[in-house]
Amino acid sequence: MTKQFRSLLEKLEEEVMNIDVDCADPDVALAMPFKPHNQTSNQDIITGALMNPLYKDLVMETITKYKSEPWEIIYDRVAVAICKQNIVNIQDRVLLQVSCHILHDTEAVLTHARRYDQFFKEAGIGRDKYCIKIPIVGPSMVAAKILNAEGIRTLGTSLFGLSQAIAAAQAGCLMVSPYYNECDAHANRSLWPDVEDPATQHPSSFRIISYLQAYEELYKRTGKEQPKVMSASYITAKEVVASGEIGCWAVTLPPVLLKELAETPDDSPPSGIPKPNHPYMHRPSLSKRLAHMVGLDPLAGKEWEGNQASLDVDYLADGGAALEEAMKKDAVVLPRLKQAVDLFNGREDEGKEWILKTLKTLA
Ligand SMILES: O=C(CO)[C@@H](O)[C@H](O)[C@H](O)[C@H](O)COP(=O)(O)O
Repeated sequence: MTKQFRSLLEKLEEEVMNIDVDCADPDVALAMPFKPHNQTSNQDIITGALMNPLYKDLVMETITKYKSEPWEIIYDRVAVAICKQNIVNIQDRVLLQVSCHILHDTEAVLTHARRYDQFFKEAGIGRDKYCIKIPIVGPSMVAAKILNAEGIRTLGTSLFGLSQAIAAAQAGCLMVSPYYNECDAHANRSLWPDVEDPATQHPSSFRIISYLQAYEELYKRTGKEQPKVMSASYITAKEVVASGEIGCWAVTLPPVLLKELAETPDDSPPSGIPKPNHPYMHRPSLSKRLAHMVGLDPLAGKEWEGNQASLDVDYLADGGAALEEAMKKDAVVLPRLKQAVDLFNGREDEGKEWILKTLKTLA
């Protein structure tokens, strides 16, 4: 009997971690050999969809319907409509990100997230089917805490350091997204750690292990659910595999990597061990290969004295002041966050210009 083809993508989904799709195109989700759990997005993805001829009818219908509204309402309405057409292709949630222009204004983040909540409701998408992405800074996490308490679930994103990870837990985020690679590394490969064995050599593996350990410890201490780690921003398939090895709950992948992993045969025999059904309960201890990485941080810089961010600091007190301080002290968090914010704001601004130009043609 010939062996049935099993791809590496299927192996990862069946035995290692949840696979999510970092793209709003329904054809990408539909082409996968199983339904992805979540569909993530950001202003790069939404502006790309807005301008994509594939969505012309949907976009023009939405713009025409809301043409007397401000551009940002139209942008969000289009984003929700794009998510809506993909909701049947995924198992869990669609995600939209708040504007990165307003992250340091708690009230503005609340207003934007609640607007998404209203638009999702009007589109017939319940709170259990979407999640609001909020890049992690002090004031934005103060907003996330209020939103999570209201039942509007959030994902803390643009996560580059342990203090941000702990703050997202204190805000009650449902998920977090560490960026395995900094955003600029996609275009500028001199910034990319092109290592042989990403699980033990890529500097982000060390940091993600520290987030997972912190969440495991918080779960033990409090018994409360902690954010699930859905890692993002991959360049190669072996980085994805490494993220499974270090213990990520999920990864969100762009079309190119989904395709590559779906075309890669998995020759290993099925392990027979199903993937964990809870991110922090009964977590197996780290393998010998990884155990030495705990407490190390190749990104910390020469000045670092080996002290990691503390679980006992209230990072959200005083409008998120302690988080802002901790982020400043970290060698990489602020520059990497700036890359992400600049990327997302640049793409949001392009979306704005495109909507304003299109509105003129309707006048
Ligand atoms: O944060 C999440 C998911 O939560 C992602 O959508 C994330 O925004 C993207 O993976 C990163 O921005 C990287 O995007 P790209 O540079 O790979 O296009």
